[in-house]
Amino acid sequence: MPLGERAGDKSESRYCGVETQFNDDMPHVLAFNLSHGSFDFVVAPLMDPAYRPSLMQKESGVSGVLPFAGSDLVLSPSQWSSHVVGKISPWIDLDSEDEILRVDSEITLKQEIAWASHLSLQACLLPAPKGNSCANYARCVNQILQGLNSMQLWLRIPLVKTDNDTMDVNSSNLDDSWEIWNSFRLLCEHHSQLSVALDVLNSLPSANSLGRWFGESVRAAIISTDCFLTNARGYPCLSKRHQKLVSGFFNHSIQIVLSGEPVHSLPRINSDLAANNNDNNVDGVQKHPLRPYLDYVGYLYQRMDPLPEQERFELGYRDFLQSPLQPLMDNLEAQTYETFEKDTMKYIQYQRAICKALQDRVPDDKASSVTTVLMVVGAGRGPLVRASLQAAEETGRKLKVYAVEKNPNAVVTLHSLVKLEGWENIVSIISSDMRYWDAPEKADILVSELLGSFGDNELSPECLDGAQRLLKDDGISIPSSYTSFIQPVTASKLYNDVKSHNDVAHFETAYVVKLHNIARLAPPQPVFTFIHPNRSTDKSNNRYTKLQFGVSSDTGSAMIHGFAGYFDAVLYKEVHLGIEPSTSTPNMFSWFPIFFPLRTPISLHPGSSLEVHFWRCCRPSKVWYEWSVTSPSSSPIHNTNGRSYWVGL
Ligand SMILES: C[S@@+](CC[C@H](N)C(=O)[O-])C[C@H]1O[C@@H](n2cnc3c(N)ncnc32)[C@H](O)[C@@H]1O
Repeated sequence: MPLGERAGDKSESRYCGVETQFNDDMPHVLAFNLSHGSFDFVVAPLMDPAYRPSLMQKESGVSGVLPFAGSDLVLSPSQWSSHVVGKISPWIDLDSEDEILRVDSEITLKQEIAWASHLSLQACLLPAPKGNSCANYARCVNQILQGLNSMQLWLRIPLVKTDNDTMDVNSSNLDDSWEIWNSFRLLCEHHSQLSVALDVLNSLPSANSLGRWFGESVRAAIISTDCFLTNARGYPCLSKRHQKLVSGFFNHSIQIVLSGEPVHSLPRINSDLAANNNDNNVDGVQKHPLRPYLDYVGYLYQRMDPLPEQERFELGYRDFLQSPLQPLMDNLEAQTYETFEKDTMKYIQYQRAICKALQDRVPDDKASSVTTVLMVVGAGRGPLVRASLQAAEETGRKLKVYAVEKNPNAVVTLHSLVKLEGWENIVSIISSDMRYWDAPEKADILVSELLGSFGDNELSPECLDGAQRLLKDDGISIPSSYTSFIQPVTASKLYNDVKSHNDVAHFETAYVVKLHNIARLAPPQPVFTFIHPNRSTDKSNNRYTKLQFGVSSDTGSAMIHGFAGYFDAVLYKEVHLGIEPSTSTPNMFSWFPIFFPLRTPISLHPGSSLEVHFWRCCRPSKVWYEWSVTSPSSSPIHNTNGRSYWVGL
């Protein structure tokens, strides 16, 4: 049974598992934890913990039947795959100095994974690496990964990061467990079936350091009963920081697993009985010893704010890579226009900007005598024409509008709109590319919306440069400028999706994507700015920018899989529009961010800085970006000559 509903939100559910002891009666394990305990799945050992291959051979002389938890027949295939995560024997230590232990570990790991694959389990939990060195463990797991069915391997990693200046005796010589994960996954070449199960302990690292994990492939968070505090009524509860972390897990679809013995003696829960798992029968009601902990986790889930409608609508787009539009080379389809047109906020901002421009252009005392010539260039199906007419009405200014559109299909809609609305005397429709139209007169105001997620990536600069001759010398362009931004991110899911294509071209392409499971490692920085009209003598739209990013010391080291890209546009004076996170226009959904991947992810240590280069390159037929990193290590230059990704003119 999922953790209930999130404040009336039926669109998502979350599941909660429980870590169990070895028990060769698997039907009982399921009945007890699922039916009576209301957990959704168990993380259960598959093999007797006393088993050691070396002892077996010594004892019997031959290797006999392995001490697995019952035959595959004891549960149905769907029970095995939906309700059991295999817990690999925690004693295994593939990097031990003791060769017998090392060999036993490798044999056992392979036997257990083979058995779990045979059962079609969805995942197995691998024990945490024992020390700071994990090369042999990683080698063995990597071998397994090469031939594995679709099963996920969750590497257990304790959530530990001590400040460098405080030596925590409890954490042995482990300063930052992220380093172990990083080392392990680098050795396994970022294999997409290798992910993390975080062991949440009662003390938590800093918020920045925790944030890194949301860009990693974390599938589960194991919360020990030791993490729980006791509320005034004697029930388990979590500290504010743990609560926030658990909400983060819910938001990032990380499954919760409860683990450990009950540490709260509640009226109806006797912990002695509870430890015995089998017969927790109090007052004739069989109650799972961890039920109060599960109830609390369910309460945290249900207490979360409901997802705003827009977020709910965008759920299916989360971390889904899309190719950016080519609105100049291709003609947009009706459904694309329809999506744009629903974005009320975008048109509200344009209308505000047009109102201000009209008022600046024509003083109140001339409002009834002066007619402003306004051109909407790239009018689509007319929403900016409507916004312009509404602005004229709102400010009492007289307007003459030219709606210029190069997509003949959208022009059909424009004609019927003008007729339907009775705008024939005010609006002229021009079916032409704005760069080549010979206008009968010049415009006071040129309104356009040719912006991509990265601002200039849909060739607004090239189109508006071509249309600038339509504007009077003192005319106004709305937008008057736009700036792109980038920010380094951990985005292991996106990286693996790009990698799955097995070619360089996909790593040299920018994608539009609703970023979700990512960690933003430093604040965004501006990349390229374009100003309209461009009155400078330098008309080139080629650009080059070098940026330096640092990661704060309390974050710890982090992996950079690529760059999130955004834009901010100044429509007119203080009216702006954009998706740069710190200034983004609320409730606007026309643009998801853009993502520029890196062919090889780069680890960044605190104190070192990341040096990034971005180029915008133009030829008569196409525009493209190239990008590279030169510090802390050099990447290749991505997308040389626009060989993999470009926007056609
Ligand atoms: C992003 S859409 C915006 C459409 C509309 N203004 C809106 O807000 O819904 C850009 C529009 O500009 C048109 N467009 C792009 N480049 C153009 C050009 N050079 N000349 C004329 N129209 C162009 C496209 O066909 C498309 O209809």
